[in-house]
Amino acid sequence: MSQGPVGRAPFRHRLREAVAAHGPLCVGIDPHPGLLTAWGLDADAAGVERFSRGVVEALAGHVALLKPQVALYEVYGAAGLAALERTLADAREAGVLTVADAKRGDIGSTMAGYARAWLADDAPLAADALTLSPYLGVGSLAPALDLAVATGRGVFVLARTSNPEAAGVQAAQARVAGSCGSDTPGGGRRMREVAQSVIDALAEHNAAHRDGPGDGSAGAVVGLTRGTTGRDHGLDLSALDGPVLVPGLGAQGGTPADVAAAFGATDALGGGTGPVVPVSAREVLTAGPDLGALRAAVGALNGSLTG
Ligand SMILES: O=c1ccn([C@@H]2O[C@H](COP(=O)(O)O)[C@@H](O)[C@H]2O)c(=O)[nH]1
Repeated sequence: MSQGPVGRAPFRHRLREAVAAHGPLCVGIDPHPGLLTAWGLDADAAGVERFSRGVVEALAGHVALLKPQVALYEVYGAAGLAALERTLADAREAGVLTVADAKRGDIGSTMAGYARAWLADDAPLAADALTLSPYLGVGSLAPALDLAVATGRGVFVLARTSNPEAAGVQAAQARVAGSCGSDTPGGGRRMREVAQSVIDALAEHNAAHRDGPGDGSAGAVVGLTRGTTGRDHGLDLSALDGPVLVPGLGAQGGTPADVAAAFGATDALGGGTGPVVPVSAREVLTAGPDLGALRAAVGALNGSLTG
């Protein structure tokens, strides 16, 4: 595996290796109050910390990717963020990859702050990857995309989310410029779904960094459960050449069969796109608080995603 300038292989390469070792599942660390209670913990920052660090302890070496949901730590203010900081540090030390699900997106100058907060080597909250919202334009995310390239990290940009309300914006047809605002065939203005225009902009970014330290650093979020006509996401992902995060498994109704129907084999979308990493949080976390039981549930779910 090639090393980037910071002595770290590109995030997509590290994710591929982790998926090959443990299976494609990403476990969401979502410390909802009901789950904390079910685990015999108080719904406070201390409970969130015990829950989250327990998940890391149970699953490090058994899962490819962990995805803490930042909102559920922010609920408890500074103490919640301190719990998240320690959870990310545990994961780093245990060698399990993380994606901070913060869904950040702002004008470029502010975006630089968000990028440093989550993707800089010396950031207290540094994760291996970060989720981003492109509502201010994919181009506004450049500080995070650039820092991910520079530090061997990754981003997952919301393209087609799993919630039913998403279609109004994401499925709208728009004449959208490419990430460079050009009228060229690569980034040209043509009618396409907003979600597809996000994918196309990420593909452009990945093409510019192919085989370099930022190889495949721009990933997409393509949810599993949106729509009423089956699970087909309807997007052309073949040129993305980056990883795909697929939330919606379990509590939102998605099944391993839906993953297979929508994405085929989880690393076979053509053009190098992948790996495809389905996410389950609430459902799989109900297997705790027994850490062995949680590990077994994750193993079984990984088995049904690959079997
Ligand atoms: O389109 C999206 C983007 C992100 N999410 C997040 O994933 C988890 C899913 O949790 P479950 O308990 O498995 O439903 C959660 O943190 C969401 O904010 C998503 O669901 N859909």
